[in-house]
Amino acid sequence: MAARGLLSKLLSRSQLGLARPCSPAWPAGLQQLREIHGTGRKKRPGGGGYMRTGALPGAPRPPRFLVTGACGQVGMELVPFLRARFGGDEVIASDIKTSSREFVDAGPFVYADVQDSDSLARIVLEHGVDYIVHLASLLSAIGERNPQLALKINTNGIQNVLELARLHSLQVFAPSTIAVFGPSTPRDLTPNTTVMEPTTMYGITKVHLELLGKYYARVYGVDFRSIRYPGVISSKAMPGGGTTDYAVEIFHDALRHGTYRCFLDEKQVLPMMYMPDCLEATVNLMMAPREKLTQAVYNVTGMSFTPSDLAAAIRKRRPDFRIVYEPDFRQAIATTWPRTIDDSLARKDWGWQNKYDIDSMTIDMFEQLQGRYVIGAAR
Ligand SMILES: NC(=O)c1ccc[n+]([C@@H]2O[C@H](COP(=O)([O-])OP(=O)(O)OC[C@H]3O[C@@H](n4cnc5c(N)ncnc54)[C@H](O)[C@@H]3O)[C@@H](O)[C@H]2O)c1
Ligand SMILES: C[C@@H](O)[C@H](N)C(=O)O
Repeated sequence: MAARGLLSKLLSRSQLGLARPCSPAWPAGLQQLREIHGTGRKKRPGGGGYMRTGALPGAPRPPRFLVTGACGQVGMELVPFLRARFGGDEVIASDIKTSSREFVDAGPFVYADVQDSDSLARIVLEHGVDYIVHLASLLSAIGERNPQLALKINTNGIQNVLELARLHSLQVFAPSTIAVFGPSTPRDLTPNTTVMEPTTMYGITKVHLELLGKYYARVYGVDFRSIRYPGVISSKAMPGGGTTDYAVEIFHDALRHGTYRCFLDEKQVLPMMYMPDCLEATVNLMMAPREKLTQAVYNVTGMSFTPSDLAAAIRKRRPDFRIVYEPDFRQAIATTWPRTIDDSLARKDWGWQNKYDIDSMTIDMFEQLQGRYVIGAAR
């Protein structure tokens, strides 16, 4: 493997016999992407980028994505979404764990710890990666349980990704979060540019991610883009240890048991977004013409509600649903975050529009999940 890694630094993919089948024509999404970004092989000022794997210089081929942390809540849906849009072979999923055999078998999958820059470099070079979609992270609640680990994974991960982007002229999409805001930030209609003094380790590492991404963009010309996701609600995978997880768990417990024990206060308003909107927003920003973007990092939101609002929306479909409130340490985190978000810049610059509100999201969550549980069986 070592010899092959060295060789890959000296020879092109096709010379090494690693060539993959080239699509005869670019799918529509790829064509658009190519027109916007070119083939991603331009040397950027200050960057390395003297050597690319993939096709020979000048030979057009679809861009290739590496998704880190792909087996998490967002990755489990973003990977198939990108594959449907850009081609199955063009999206390499990676993680340090596997979610399901089905997911791993569905397309290219490699083991990658984002703290290990050498193995990330090997994947980028051997697979001819153009874009890194950097999802790997420890979230707010799990991060407060182990702040040192969150600090290590979150900061090393983005540092390694941005260095690779600098050296190999890669584009980077790395989500940020509403957790970059803290108690000193205006909590209603929080603006895109405002005070960022988070009190969680997760929030601190995401401020680092944003600032470092902007630094690499300014100094090295790296195309770095980010969205501050609010709480993401989805049906395919369980969330990975955040403060907004209740808004997913509640649906599973409503269907399985008809009751839910909520770890946040019933009146705690938080911004949220349904996964289909999250996927659209992510790819729309990744594909937006660079000249239209006035920011590297955008606020985006879909809706804001309390646990009690969500319980009421669920009761429209399950009138017997019951909820009890037992706030724990996550409540203290939630009180430091915005209630509502001003995402007007995303709407203006790249046409962000959410499709789902609390009711349409609730209806769809029930539709997606009810086949999974025999309703009321566990009661
Ligand atoms: N889900 C949300 O509500 C939400 C909200 C705001 C921002 N985000 C951001 O979106 C991204 C994805 O979030 P998610 O909800 O899918 O998180 P998740 O916790 O569900 O998944 C994170 C994934 O990262 C992987 N990972 C952890 N350490 C790793 C390492 N050292 N190397 C490689 N992989 C590692 C985990 O195995 C996991 O599969 C994160 O950057 C997160 O901060 C998520
Ligand atoms: C908001 C977000 O970053 C994540 N869902 C968390 O609660 O940690």
